[in-house]
Amino acid sequence: MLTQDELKQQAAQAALDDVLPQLQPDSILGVGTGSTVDRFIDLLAPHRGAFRAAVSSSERSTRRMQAAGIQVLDLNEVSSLALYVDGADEIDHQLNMIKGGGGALTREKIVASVADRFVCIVDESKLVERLGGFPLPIEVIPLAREAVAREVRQLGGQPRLREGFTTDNGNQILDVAGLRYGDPAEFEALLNNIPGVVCCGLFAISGAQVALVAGQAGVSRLELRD
Ligand SMILES: O=C(CO)[C@H](O)[C@H](O)COP(=O)(O)O
Repeated sequence: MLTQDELKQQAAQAALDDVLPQLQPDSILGVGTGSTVDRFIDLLAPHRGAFRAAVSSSERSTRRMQAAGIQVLDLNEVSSLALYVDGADEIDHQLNMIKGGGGALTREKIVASVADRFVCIVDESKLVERLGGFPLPIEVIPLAREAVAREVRQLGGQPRLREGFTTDNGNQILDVAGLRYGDPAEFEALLNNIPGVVCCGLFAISGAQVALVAGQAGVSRLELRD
């Protein structure tokens, strides 16, 4: 029986196998955040000569990539990204996701939105029939925290401040339990419209195109067809 850590390693290896043949010497790769992505960065590092640079979604991933000798560019220096690789806290079969367990959701969503293709890497515990078991992270401007919490309660959620945590953007996170999403893309847009919300961890409007799901029987590939 493989452990969750071993499954994360397998998902990371599958991402490398998927991405490497697509990289050119001038390619720039978007890189997410989290323990699964840490493994992907470690596997990617020996191949740093096969692509030009990466764009990072967090200070954490930037530090790890730079320590591994991968050049990291600011997103403002880049006009397009062919690929973005990141993990998720939950993913459904339509490749809608909940992200932000590591608190990097805003930069993740921005970098993902620039990329042509989002490759999501998860162990099988993250694959769900319906999103909502994992509390939804919402990044908020600190002075709007209580105002956003009131709005979220109106939507049926139970918000909880992530104590002692500040995002890379200097904001706070509300982790919201109890939400029912119905149409995830509609719900994402609804949350985005609450003043003071910087970003919510629902990735439906900017969901993944491919998911590599590592399980006891191997890695399965879920892909959206156009
Ligand atoms: O959204 C994220 C960080 O903001 C991560 O992708 C998510 O939390 C999954 O992390 P891990 O690979 O450590 O399970």
